[in-house]
Amino acid sequence: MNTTVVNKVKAIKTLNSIAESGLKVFDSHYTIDNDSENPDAIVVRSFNMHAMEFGNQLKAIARAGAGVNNIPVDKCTEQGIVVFNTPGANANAVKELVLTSLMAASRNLFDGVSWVKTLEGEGAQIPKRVEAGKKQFVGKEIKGKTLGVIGLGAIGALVANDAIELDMDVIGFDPFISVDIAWKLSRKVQRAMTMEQLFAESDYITVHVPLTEDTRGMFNEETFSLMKDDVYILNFSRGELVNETDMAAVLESGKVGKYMTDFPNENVLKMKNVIPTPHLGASTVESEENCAIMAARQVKEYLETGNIKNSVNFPNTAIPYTGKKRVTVFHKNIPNMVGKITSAISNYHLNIADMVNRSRGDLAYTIIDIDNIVDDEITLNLEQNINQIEGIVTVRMI
Ligand SMILES: NC(=O)c1ccc[n+]([C@@H]2O[C@H](COP(=O)([O-])OP(=O)(O)OC[C@H]3O[C@@H](n4cnc5c(N)ncnc54)[C@H](O)[C@@H]3O)[C@@H](O)[C@H]2O)c1
Ligand SMILES: O=C(O)CC[C@@H](O)C(=O)O
Repeated sequence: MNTTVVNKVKAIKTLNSIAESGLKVFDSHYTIDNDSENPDAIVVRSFNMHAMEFGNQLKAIARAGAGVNNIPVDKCTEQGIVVFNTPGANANAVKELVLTSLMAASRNLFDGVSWVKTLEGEGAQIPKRVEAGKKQFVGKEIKGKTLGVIGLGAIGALVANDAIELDMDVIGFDPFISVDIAWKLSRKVQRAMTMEQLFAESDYITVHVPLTEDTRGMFNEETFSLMKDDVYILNFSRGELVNETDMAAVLESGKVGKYMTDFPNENVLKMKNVIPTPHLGASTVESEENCAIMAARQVKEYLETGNIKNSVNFPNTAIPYTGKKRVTVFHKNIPNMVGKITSAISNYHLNIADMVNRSRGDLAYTIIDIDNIVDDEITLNLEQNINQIEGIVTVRMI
């Protein structure tokens, strides 16, 4: 059971380096306390939170980024902790790195640069050695080649559209594409009806899906066998999308020509023709600021008003905050919960000014604004009464 302490300074804990401009969103009503054992909210990037226990004051976790596989979302849902992410805030940064890698790999840029550096000390011989040696690094142009994009979300759609501008043929696969993205996608992007079709037609494949139990290991011996010989694969999503043993084998045989991954580990670094980057996709000044500001604003809004925007585990729910007493309740999505909550309120002869109820799966969230001045004693009693209703997960009085 969560008990609300009204008007205390709220503690925000960060688990990774978060851009200063984001932390500045938290004004004097907040303290950034990275040693806090029981913060009101956590802001995180890639820190693995699966082994963490959460204090009873924790109300929100904000992922300054897209992927939430480092957060135990189901456990948070059971405990009424809202998990936010920042959709699209780092998409441009990732898109630029994907296209940079695509072109650099096609032109053997990484190997060429490394080789030139070995010539240091050869003095006047260097230009001659360069001209003689460059034939090792002859590349291929991307113009007219087919790029397969798996996952047409914030990143995949940007990559697909810009690859069209680079004169590539683009084929996309996303059975869950959103209407918003479908409107933004170039008409020249062809739709693959199956992933098998995309595998069969692509010279380059880039993957932009979240890591879930459905997508884990989607690149494996069986799917590699459906691809063209010498296909280049770009993985700026998550390492676990790829079966590493199978990838090592197809790189060795030459079935896959190159593998660009943002997720190096010991196995990856042993692979032939791998181009590993140090999880750099979102590492630009602009992207880090976008993500941090968006994450911080969403947390602040939730802590101060109970309104939810961009949560991955609770429904988006918002009504304008008037500053009067607000009751927010997470509860089971079963009949008559709203009736029981509103009758607990009417027992105190309080009038309801506005309310909203949204559900997602087994849980629902209700915000109720009360049209009266409510003193601290009634606030605490009402909170306790609502908490005692069967099926309540958490209650906050704001
Ligand atoms: N390298 C980095 O630094 C970096 C940065 C940002 C995001 N990422 C990774 O990239 C992923 C995608 O980010 P985004 O912002 O584009 O997310 P997004 O949610 O906007 O897009 C994901 C898309 O994948 C689609 N999808 C889901 N399952 C699918 C499947 N089985 N087959 C085809 N499509 C499927 C969804 O419908 C959605 O359109 C993130 O989940 C994260 O893991 C990495
Ligand atoms: O925080 C980062 O640098 C990486 C973020 C990225 O993996 C994401 O999923 O948004």
